Amino acid sequence: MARRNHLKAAAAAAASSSSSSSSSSKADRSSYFARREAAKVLRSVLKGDATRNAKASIKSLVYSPSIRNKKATFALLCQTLKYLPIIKDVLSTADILNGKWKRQEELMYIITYDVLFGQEIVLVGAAEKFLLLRKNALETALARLCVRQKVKHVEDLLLQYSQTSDVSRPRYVRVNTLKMDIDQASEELGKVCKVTKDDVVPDLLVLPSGTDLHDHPLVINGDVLMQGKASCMVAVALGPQPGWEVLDACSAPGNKTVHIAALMRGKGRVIACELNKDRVRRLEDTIKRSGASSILCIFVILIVIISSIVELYLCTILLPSFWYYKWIMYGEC
Ligand SMILES: C[S@@+](CC[C@H](N)C(=O)[O-])C[C@H]1O[C@@H](n2cnc3c(N)ncnc32)[C@H](O)[C@@H]1O
Repeated sequence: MARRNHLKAAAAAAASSSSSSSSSSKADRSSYFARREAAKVLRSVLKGDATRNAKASIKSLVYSPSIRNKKATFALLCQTLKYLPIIKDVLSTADILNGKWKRQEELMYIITYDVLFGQEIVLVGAAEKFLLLRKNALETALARLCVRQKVKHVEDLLLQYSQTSDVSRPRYVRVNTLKMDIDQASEELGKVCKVTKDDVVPDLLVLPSGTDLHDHPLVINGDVLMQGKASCMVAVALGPQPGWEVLDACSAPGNKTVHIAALMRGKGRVIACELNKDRVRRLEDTIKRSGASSILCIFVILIVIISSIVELYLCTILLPSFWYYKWIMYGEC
């Protein structure tokens, strides 16, 4: 959900400008500085990690007086940290960093995040120019990584990295209780590995570290989902009851959306919004495989707001009429 937060925060800084060109150059400048500020904090974070002597939390580093654009810097930093193992592998596979840029590796990590997963960046700054000119090499390296790890989507790659970064970490699968009960799933998966029930999330099964279930029929059919424990805790913490109406504002790929629908035992309604057209397809696929029939999937068309006056006008009068919505009905509804 926070993937484009830094863009929004940067754009917000420029929103008061009256002309669209000065607005965009202000946003570009704001993003430029946010990237440098995030790199500075990232350096302290990584140094603290390496020496196991962290001086301060990420939040207190970002909220120190020396950081001007705190919101954008924090969002960008969190996203870069999330993708960091992938970014490091991509940069090493692409082998594009020479001595000069290696010395600024934190900035390289931040810009690589933006180039591959974040906002469109313009040619501001020598480091941005250097990486943008090598965008193809970065994308090729990322595609190779996906092939090597036998995954199709970056989210799956992320999941794999998060599960393999610590060899002692178990793997998790959430049982889709709309299609299968927990004991049944446990018995079925018990044929390929040791399975225990999680003590916090009731529909979560814990598997040994390194278990690969990507091609398992239960995963392919949507009977179980490869979903991390932290992600599963969100819906459990919400505790939705059958008959509730729940709004999932940023849904794709939809793991939490279908988890909520399952906790509501398919009764009530989950309204799932997503603004990225390609990710809407992913969301629809997750919903279809889950067998949930009570999810309303809304594709929010992104409107580029040119000035604050137009923004106000669009938000209050036009925006609702730009929503394209459709019921996703699989099975009975
Ligand atoms: C981190 S993902 C959400 C993951 C999801 N909740 C899950 O558990 O599977 C964030 C998603 O929110 C979408 N998004 C960001 N801003 C949005 C907005 N204003 N309206 C709708 N969707 C948005 C992004 O396109 C992205 O697909």
